[in-house]
Amino acid sequence: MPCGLSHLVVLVHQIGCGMRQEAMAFSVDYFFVGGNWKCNGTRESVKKLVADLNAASIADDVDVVVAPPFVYIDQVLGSITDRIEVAAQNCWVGKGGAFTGEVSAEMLKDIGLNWVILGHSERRQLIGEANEFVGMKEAYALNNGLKVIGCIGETLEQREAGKTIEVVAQQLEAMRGSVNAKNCEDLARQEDIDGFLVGGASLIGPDFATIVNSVNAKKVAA
Ligand SMILES: O=C[C@H](O)COP(=O)(O)O
Repeated sequence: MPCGLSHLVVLVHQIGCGMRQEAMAFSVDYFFVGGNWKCNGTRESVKKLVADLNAASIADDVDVVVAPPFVYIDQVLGSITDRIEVAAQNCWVGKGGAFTGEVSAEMLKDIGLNWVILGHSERRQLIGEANEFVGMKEAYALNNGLKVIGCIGETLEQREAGKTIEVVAQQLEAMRGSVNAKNCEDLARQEDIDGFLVGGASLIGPDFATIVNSVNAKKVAA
């Protein structure tokens, strides 16, 4: 799905049916893999994961971004290879202030982050983030110098036309569930798949490296 903004990476996800996944869609010749660690990890497990990623061989022409939980971002920034960028999993909709528990875009920039994930399906479903709110977050983050990994679902038009299930089913059929080290090459070869936002498999260094390097399967197929 063309986004028209060089700093906005658009992901597609489905909400409903108890299932969700993100698949990246670009209009340009580009491959990107994001590792969303979600609410997982300890200092020790993060240390091991970063060591595994630092030791991994990563193909040249793929951008890699990992998103640790907030409390481990500084640890990751201080230890991960320059080859891999770091993202936050969320940020506040505007400037900081009396917003207990929130983290502002300015704070992310201040600690050296350039990326943030916004509108993830889990935040839409579990936290109740609405489209407009997510849109305001994205605009604020972009205006404050962050690159945004924006997650979106089916369109309002498709939903109003009663096509949500059809669209979700087609997307699931194309993706066959979460991306992992076993299915990543098949998925990467698909013409309309140009990258992944990886959840569970991003917590296993060698598996994440295999997914990152699935760009090679795409090049062979091209
Ligand atoms: O952020 C990643 C997506 O929610 C997919 O997660 P998963 O790969 O664990 O299914």
